[in-house]
Amino acid sequence: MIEHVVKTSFKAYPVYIGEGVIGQLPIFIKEKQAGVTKILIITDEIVGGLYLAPILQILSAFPVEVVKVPGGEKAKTFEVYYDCQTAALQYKLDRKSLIVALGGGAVGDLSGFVAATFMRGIPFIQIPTTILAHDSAVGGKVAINHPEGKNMIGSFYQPEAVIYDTNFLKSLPLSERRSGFAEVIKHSLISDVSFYQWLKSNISSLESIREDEMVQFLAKGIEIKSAIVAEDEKENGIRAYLNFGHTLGHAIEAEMGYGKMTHGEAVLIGMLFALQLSKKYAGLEFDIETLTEWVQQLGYQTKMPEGLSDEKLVERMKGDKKSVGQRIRFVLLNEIGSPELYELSDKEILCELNHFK
Ligand SMILES: NC(=O)c1ccc[n+]([C@@H]2O[C@H](COP(=O)([O-])OP(=O)(O)OC[C@H]3O[C@@H](n4cnc5c(N)ncnc54)[C@H](O)[C@@H]3O)[C@@H](O)[C@H]2O)c1
Ligand SMILES: O=C(O)C(=O)C[C@@H](O)[C@H](O)[C@H](O)COP(=O)(O)O
Ligand SMILES: [Zn+2]
Repeated sequence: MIEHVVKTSFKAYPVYIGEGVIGQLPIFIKEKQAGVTKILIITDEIVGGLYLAPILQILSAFPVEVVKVPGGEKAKTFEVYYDCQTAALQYKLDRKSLIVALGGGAVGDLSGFVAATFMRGIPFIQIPTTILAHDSAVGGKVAINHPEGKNMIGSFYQPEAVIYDTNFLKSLPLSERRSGFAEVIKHSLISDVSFYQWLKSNISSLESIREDEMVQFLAKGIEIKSAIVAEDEKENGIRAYLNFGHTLGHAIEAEMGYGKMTHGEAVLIGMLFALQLSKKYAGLEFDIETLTEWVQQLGYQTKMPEGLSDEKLVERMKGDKKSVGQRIRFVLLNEIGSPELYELSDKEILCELNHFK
């Protein structure tokens, strides 16, 4: 088992990673949440169907209630958020109660936001079940979507612990492995060229990742992310680098309709676009072609999805959280591992989108 500690100015919490670490859950609750009055597990239909029974077994010493929400982006809506709050009230949760998020990033983002706002904030624990959630479960960004934009209604709210049992990843469909691995690639590109090269040399298929390799890259991604979060929890500066690929990625997700393309696949396209911009505006010297061939071999789509209007994408990007006064800011790379924020005009972006086809 790997134990990593995430430190922010007000809080430090453990991330346990490895096969079988779910056993830490009751131990952690007994030790750190003594006197817990109720545990509310929020999970989705698929993950609940697969893993709820063993978790209930593990938690049999505690009073537990469960809310099942729809899978994927359908969970990150006002309606589902409202239903979770209603359930929390009807189950009589109080400030000594605990929310447990069992699922991928969608369940984690929703549950964290429910926890952050129920009675102005009660503790929560993340039990991630996707590769992507090495990113989403760590760092405390919790949110739901608005039709106008991704994660627009949310908070920064750190969990008490992240318990990342890699046994849960074995049932992940290939498309979800692909989605999650895009954020691993992101972590390498923004911070560590040798990690990027290691990934490229060792991961040639997402179907057959060795357990030791999986643990290695998940832990490395978490280490990279938590170092950034430790320095800038609320995104006043360098945390924006974790948004590499997301300016266009989020615009694609919103424009297509949430859930039509997975988050990671949209971010992957966004990263390829940001790399193209980096060559033109940030002096990056990098062989995008070799990266493109590698990710195509892993099954990623590398072109813009058909039928999206460049003008509408630019409008979406103006509303991105990194924008200031409707001026769009991209995370670009001066070198691999060296990100910086750049403001670009609508005209410059439209021109590059045109070349990106
Ligand atoms: N908070 C953050 O810092 C952060 C970071 C990255 C992404 N996100 C958000 O995370 C969300 C995406 O999360 P995600 O990709 O982890 O997935 P998800 O929660 O959207 O789940 C995707 C699908 O996989 C299924 N699934 C989950 N775990 C499974 C398992 N072990 N076996 C079989 N099926 C399983 C789910 O039921 C769902 O159908 C997006 O909304 C994105 O915006 C947040
Ligand atoms: O943790 C962060 O900071 C990130 O930007 C991680 C991203 O991978 C993640 O998708 C995040 O939810 C995007 O944040 P947002 O502020 O653009 O909604
Ligand atoms: Zn992301």
